[in-house]
Amino acid sequence: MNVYVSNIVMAALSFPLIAFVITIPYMVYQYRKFGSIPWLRTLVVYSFVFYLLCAYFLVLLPLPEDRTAIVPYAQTPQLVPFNFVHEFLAETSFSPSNPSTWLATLRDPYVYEAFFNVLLLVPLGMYLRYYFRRTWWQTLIIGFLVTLSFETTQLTGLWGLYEHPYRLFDVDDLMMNTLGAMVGFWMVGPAMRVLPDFRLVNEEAREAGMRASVTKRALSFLLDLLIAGFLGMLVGFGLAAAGLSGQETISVWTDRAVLLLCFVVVPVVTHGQTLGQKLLRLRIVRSDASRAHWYQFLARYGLLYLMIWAPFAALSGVVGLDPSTSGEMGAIVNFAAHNQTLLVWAWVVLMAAWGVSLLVRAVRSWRLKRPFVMLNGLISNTRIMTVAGVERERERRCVLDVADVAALERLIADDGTPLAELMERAGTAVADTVRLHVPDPAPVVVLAGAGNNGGDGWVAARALAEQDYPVTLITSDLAERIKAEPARSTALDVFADTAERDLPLRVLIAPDADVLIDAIDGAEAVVDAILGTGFAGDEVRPPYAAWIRAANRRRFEGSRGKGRGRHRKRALERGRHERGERRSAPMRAKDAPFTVAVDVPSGLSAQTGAAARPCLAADMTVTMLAYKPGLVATETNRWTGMVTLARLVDTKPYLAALGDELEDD
Ligand SMILES: NC(=O)C1=CN([C@@H]2O[C@H](COP(=O)(O)OP(=O)(O)OC[C@H]3O[C@@H](n4cnc5c(N)ncnc54)[C@H](OP(=O)(O)O)[C@@H]3O)[C@@H](O)[C@H]2O)[C@@H](O)CC1
Ligand SMILES: [K+]
Repeated sequence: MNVYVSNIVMAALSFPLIAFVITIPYMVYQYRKFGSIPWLRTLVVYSFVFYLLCAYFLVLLPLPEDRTAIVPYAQTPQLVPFNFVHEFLAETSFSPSNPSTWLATLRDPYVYEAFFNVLLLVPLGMYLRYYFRRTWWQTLIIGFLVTLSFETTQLTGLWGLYEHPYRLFDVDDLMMNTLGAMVGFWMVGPAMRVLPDFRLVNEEAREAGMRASVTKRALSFLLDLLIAGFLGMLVGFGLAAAGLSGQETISVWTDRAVLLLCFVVVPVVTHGQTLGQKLLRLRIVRSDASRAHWYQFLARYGLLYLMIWAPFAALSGVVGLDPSTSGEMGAIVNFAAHNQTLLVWAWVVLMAAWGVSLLVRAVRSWRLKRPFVMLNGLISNTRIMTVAGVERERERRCVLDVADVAALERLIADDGTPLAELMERAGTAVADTVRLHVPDPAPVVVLAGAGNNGGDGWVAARALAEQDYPVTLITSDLAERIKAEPARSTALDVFADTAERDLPLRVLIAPDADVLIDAIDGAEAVVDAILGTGFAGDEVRPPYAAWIRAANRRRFEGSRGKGRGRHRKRALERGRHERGERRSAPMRAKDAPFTVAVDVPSGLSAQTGAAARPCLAADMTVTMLAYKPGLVATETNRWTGMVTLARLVDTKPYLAALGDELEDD
């Protein structure tokens, strides 16, 4: 028993070292893959590393005294399955019919060793299922391979480090360990219903990763300093080889050249990325996310260099250091040494001003939830953004009027990609968004209007049903009575497909209020494909108004079955959120379904951003081809939620053509 404890203590003692070594690579990997690092993931990953460390120490320690030691019992592998049961029965007085022998059994080495062998891989099975999302048979194989690696390490005396096996290779261990992995797999199953789903955690991390957080920027800077330091060292060796190592001025200037290379030349070549930033997918851009010029990189990092070194150099002058000892900033130090009182004051004032500006910028970034801006960034008019963030910012700047989107659509169709194909891609993009947020098949309601926006809804419904999501599509009319094309042919196609392939998709035509509310109540996701860019007016006509009200009610007040309290009744009476009369956005109910709007939330004017009565409130809007003016106004995000763009095609060439066309007009 003591051996187990001391091995775990050993693991605990060596863990900080391992954690220290893996932290930077871990952070780089996470930032590259997800863009941000949720604490939950760090907790899981580091606890997993700690567990592996414990497991290996338990299996491999203690080591024999010396390389040639022969441990007698370990020399012949034990290959008889269930040998421990026979041995146990032979050696103890255990009798199933005699309860007084049961307690002693628990203290029997055969029993508790078997128990510990099972226990050893229980956490592995849990991690494999919960975090690594392995199936039972994958867990079985991995569990077996891990235990095989334990046993072979023992059999080969740490892969030849010791001349003889120092622990017994035992098939029973293989079986008990593997069983442990499976026990862990089954045990974690029920817990997974309450544990956070890592697919959603990843999705949130990706979203948060759009921002260039202070930690991410600091890490990229640290990486750059490490790279510069390494290059500086190489140059130092070169200088030494050339017999120039003793010369102070040369080394000062080569150091500066290395910094210039890393922080100015490299960004010029890569259009705004130092090597550290490239690694973490960051980019230096102008404050409007456009490409920065070479002199801005120079200003940004030149200022930083001065901001780091000048105060120290000046201070050392002020406090009367000998200018000749302070090396590279000698001139400043010299000047400072001769104008002490003046400089003390100038220094204090500057530092105070800098401190105040730092505070102001920190408070501003905290209150406005904007990234912190460094002083050198402010002066050089540059900032660091994530590559994805730059992309999104640029997309958001390319806003097309609704009429231009229609023109763009025609250009694309003339070029050989028909509207039906665009609709197919649009609907698939919406279905993908739903699947990202509701990863396991769960009931989905698609509200489909009679225009082409509804057509996108039909495609999304089929795509989800193909992935086993039980879908209820709500439509105001029979598919054949839809007037808009290609919505009509698409809907007919989906309808036929559903019957033919027996997809889990049911279509409700103009359902009454109760049926509608029941369907929405049971949904984990709602797709709003009622009205898109073709919507006009400040009032939504029936039946769509009722659909929007039902979706909003579910979103803000939970399902009908829940919370029938006084509070809820009052909220229903007021119903103000539906009429858009509330000043602040109402709270989303905890159990609200994930609501995604196709192209634009129904009731919101894509052109002006004005919300009609009622207007659907979505968690996310997937807009097609380009952002529309109504989606980028900040006041509209209470209806749109987060907006993402589904490009559908590479629009660049068409946008250029469209630009020419617009200019001609
Ligand atoms: N751009 C692209 O590349 C692509 C565009 N695609 C998709 O097409 C969508 C545009 O389709 P669209 O032009 O058919 O219009 P849409 O939004 O379905 O609305 C028309 C319906 O709204 C109704 N309606 C109007 N006002 C109303 C009111 N006040 N109250 C009630 N109803 C009202 C109107 O009824 P009506 O006036 O005819 O009685 C008609 O039935 C676009 O948003 C995108 O999702 C993708 O498929 C492919 C790529
Ligand atoms: K919509």
